[in-house]
Order: sequence, then structure tokens, then C-alpha cells
Amino acid sequence: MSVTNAPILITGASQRVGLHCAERLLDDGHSLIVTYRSEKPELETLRARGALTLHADFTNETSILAFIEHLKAHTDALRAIVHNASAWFAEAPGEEAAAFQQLFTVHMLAPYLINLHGAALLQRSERADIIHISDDVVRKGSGNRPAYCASKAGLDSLTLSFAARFAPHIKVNGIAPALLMFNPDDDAEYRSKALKKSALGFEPGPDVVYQSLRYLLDTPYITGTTLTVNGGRHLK
Ligand SMILES: NC(=O)C1=CN([C@@H]2O[C@H](COP(=O)(O)OP(=O)(O)OC[C@H]3O[C@@H](n4cnc5c(N)ncnc54)[C@H](OP(=O)(O)O)[C@@H]3O)[C@@H](O)[C@H]2O)C=CC1
Ligand SMILES: Nc1nc2c(c(=O)[nH]1)N=C([C@H](O)[C@@H](O)CO)CN2
Repeated sequence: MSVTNAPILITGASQRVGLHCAERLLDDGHSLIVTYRSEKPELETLRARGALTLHADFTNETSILAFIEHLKAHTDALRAIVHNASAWFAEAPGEEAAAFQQLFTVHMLAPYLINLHGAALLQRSERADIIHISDDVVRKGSGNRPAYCASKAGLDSLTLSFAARFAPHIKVNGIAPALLMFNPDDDAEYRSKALKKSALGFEPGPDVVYQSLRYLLDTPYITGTTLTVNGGRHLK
């Protein structure tokens, strides 16, 4: 028997985009499981609203598999898996291989293993989706953050492969934003330069990712697709 109200899993949801999407999905009436790496006050708000918060640090295969076992101990079905957890940094000189490993692990190995082991949970849900949060930067590459960009490109490839493997019951799609939210330490010069890179020229905030998530969850006939949410950056 298929489950109609299985929880949505969203990773890295203790702050910013993931936290906003978690709050909006709760507003929509979904039950929710979120992962966090470091405890934050905002997690208490999610807990108070009934979300299950599971600690997860996607550092290596062992820690990822340990999370998966922890997840399976708390639910036997999932409505969707949203892979939002991410690290964004330029690899420091002399630390390139370690950075590449870290970025590959959080952006590719974790989604890969969680999808493989989570597919059985998704199969038990009446409707099922996997959504990878990628980055528009994959479109042209990144001179400043090549390892980050390559790991997100690999995530886009997993969107195609898992869409083919898990059809027809599980839809697999991606969302590729460009600038969404600045970080607190982004100075005025960086912000001005970043805004000029898109045709629309403004900082959209996290709700454009929630709107894209809502669209992919609700539409029955899209799989293997990555939605570009970049303010027309490709036009500049
Ligand atoms: N913000 C933007 O403008 C853009 C964002 N994106 C993408 O959108 C998504 C959300 O962005 P944003 O909210 O800024 O993301 P953040 O940079 O705020 O990171 C989201 C979360 O990922 C968690 N995380 C990082 N590394 C690991 C790990 N190894 N294991 C488990 N969790 C980890 C962090 O946990 P902790 O806080 O504990 O470190 C953090 O809370 C990301 O996938 C990002 O790449 C794409 C383009 C633009
Ligand atoms: N995990 C993260 N990924 C990205 C972030 C971020 O803050 N965390 N920020 C960006 C930038 O906004 C970029 O899109 C524009 O400068 C990209 N990825």
C-alpha cells in the first residue's frame, strides 16, 4: 500500500535556503525530516513545528551510511529527497585535493548514496521526487572555484542518470540557481559586481528555490530536467 503523507527529507536545512524551504514546506502541510551539521537556534523553530531534525555530516562514506541508517530508523517512506547541503569555497593552494574530496563528497557522494539507499523509501510513497540543488555556474565553468563547479556538474549528471534509473515512479530533477542570497561577509563591491552579472540585476532571496521546488513536486510530467533560476545571467 502506498503512503500519501510520507515526509520530505531536505538536507542542510539549518540556515538560509534550506531553512526557508523547510519552513515553506511545513506551511504547505508536509511532514518534514531535515538534516543539520551544526546546531543552530533556528532548528528549534522547525522542531516546534513538528519537523524531525537529524544530525548529518557528509564527510565520507562511513558518515553518509550512518546517516542513512539513522534515517531508516525514523521513517519507512519518503515523499521526496531534496539535496540542498553544500559547501562553497575556493580551494586553497596546497589543499586542492582535500578540497576536491570534500566538495565531491557533499555534492556527489552523499546524494548518490542517499538516493540509492533512499529509493526503497520513495517507492513506498504515492508520489516520489528527488531534487538536486545545483548551480548555474556549471553552464560555463568557474575560474575561481573549479572544484566546487565540477562537483555541481557531477550532481547534474546524477540528475540525468537517476531520472533514467528510477522512472517511472520516482521523478528526478534539479534546480540550478545563480545568485540567491549574499553571505554576510560579502562587501559592497562584491555585491555590486554580482548583481551586474544577471539581466534582472537583483538578489532574489531563497523563495525562488522554494517556488521551483513546489513546481517540481506538483508537476507530474517532468524528470531528468534541471531548472535554471539565474535572473538571465546567460544573457549578459
Ligand atoms: N546562496 C546562493 O546564492 C546560491 C546557492 N546555491 C545552492 O543552493 C543551496 C543552498 O544554498 P545556501 O543556503 O547558500 O547554502 P549554505 O552555504 O548556507 O549551506 C547549506 C548547509 O549545508 C550544510 N553543509 C555544508 N557542508 C556539509 C557537509 N559536509 N555535511 C552536511 N551538511 C553540510 C551547512 O551546514 P553547517 O551550517 O552546519 O555548516 C549549511 O547549513 C546549495 O546547494 C548551494 O550550492 C546555488 C547558487 C547560489
Ligand atoms: N553552498 C553554497 N553555494 C553557493 C553559495 C553559498 O552561499 N553557499 N553562494 C553562491 C553565490 O551566490 C554565487 O551564486 C554568486 O556569487 C554560489 N553557491
